[in-house]
Amino acid sequence: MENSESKESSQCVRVAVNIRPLVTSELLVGCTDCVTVVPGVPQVQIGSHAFTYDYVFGSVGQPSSLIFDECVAPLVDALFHGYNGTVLAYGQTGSGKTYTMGTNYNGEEHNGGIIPKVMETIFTRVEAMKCSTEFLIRVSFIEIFKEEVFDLLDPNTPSFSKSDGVYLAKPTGPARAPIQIRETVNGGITLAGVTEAEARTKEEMTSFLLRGSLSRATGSTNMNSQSSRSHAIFTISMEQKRSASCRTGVVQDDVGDDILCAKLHLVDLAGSERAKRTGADGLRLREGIHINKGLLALGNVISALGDEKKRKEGGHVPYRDSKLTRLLQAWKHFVSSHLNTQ
Ligand SMILES: Nc1ncnc2c1ncn2[C@@H]1O[C@H](COP(=O)(O)OP(=O)(O)OP(=O)(O)O)[C@@H](O)[C@H]1O
Repeated sequence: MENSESKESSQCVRVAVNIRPLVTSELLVGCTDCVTVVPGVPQVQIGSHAFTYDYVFGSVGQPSSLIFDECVAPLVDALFHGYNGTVLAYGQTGSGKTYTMGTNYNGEEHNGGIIPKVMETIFTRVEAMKCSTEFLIRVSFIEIFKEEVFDLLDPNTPSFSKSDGVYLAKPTGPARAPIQIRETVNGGITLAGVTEAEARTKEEMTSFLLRGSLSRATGSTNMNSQSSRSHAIFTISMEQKRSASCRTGVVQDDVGDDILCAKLHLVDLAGSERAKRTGADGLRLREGIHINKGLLALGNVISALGDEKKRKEGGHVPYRDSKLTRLLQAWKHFVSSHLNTQ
């Protein structure tokens, strides 16, 4: 983000670590905390190794409830000013990525995850600006499962219905058709035929999150009974235009008379895993191999982008090594935030 002169907001990538409390199954087998937060600095210690981040939440760091305010609210604000942004949740399987992002939203319980808060914030602001600005807000929700991209909002996928307060199991219809990643003439990346659903209200957007969450591939491993087996990407696209009927006299400089477009990508990556610890075999093991491969490719791309010397020399960035990194290629100019959970 380069819209501010302050050093902090001019940083393109910021990294936060969120330490979740031990869950019941871990307490029952006698697990204890292994991460220590160093007081007064955003640093954690694991054994003799110290790791420094931009923020540390959870444990005795800042309360986890502040993640949205500190890390994501500035990106939502930037979206209204026409800046693209990305939040990536990365971490070992079972570390709390889905919980933190709110990708497992079930439409019922109160959910303090990042995505529900983003939706709330966007529509509160849209409501306040509606007399001066016209908005077109759309969402897409995809997953990358075993190196194939699937549309979680595909209208041809049977939707889940609720029976006696319980959501029915995932539909077992015909196999889903994967979406193709295409390169445009000017070198951009598009997803051919992906659903971009218009959301006029928070409730409409919530229904898309719910629909996609329920369609996402999950499975049970020794480390997480509800482990996400795919990388999920929820994208909010916003177009703004000054309303012709604006009578308030409030001028929003960023919008002018043109259409201002920006996107916010909210990514819940599948967790990295060790087959020995997850106890995975057969199908689960093959899923785990794909997950680790995609995450390795992501790490290699981030390292290549972070290497200033290589970047200046126009060095090779291995975007083509996985579907995840090919999509990242399309966002490379606007990766603004990177959330890491432990
Ligand atoms: N901050 C938290 N407070 C309390 N419980 C949490 C927190 N974060 C995660 N959990 C619990 O930890 C378990 C694992 O969380 P979650 O499924 O979000 O992990 P994950 O990193 O997405 O795993 P995977 O990569 O396998 O999908 C869940 O039971 C979840 O409810």
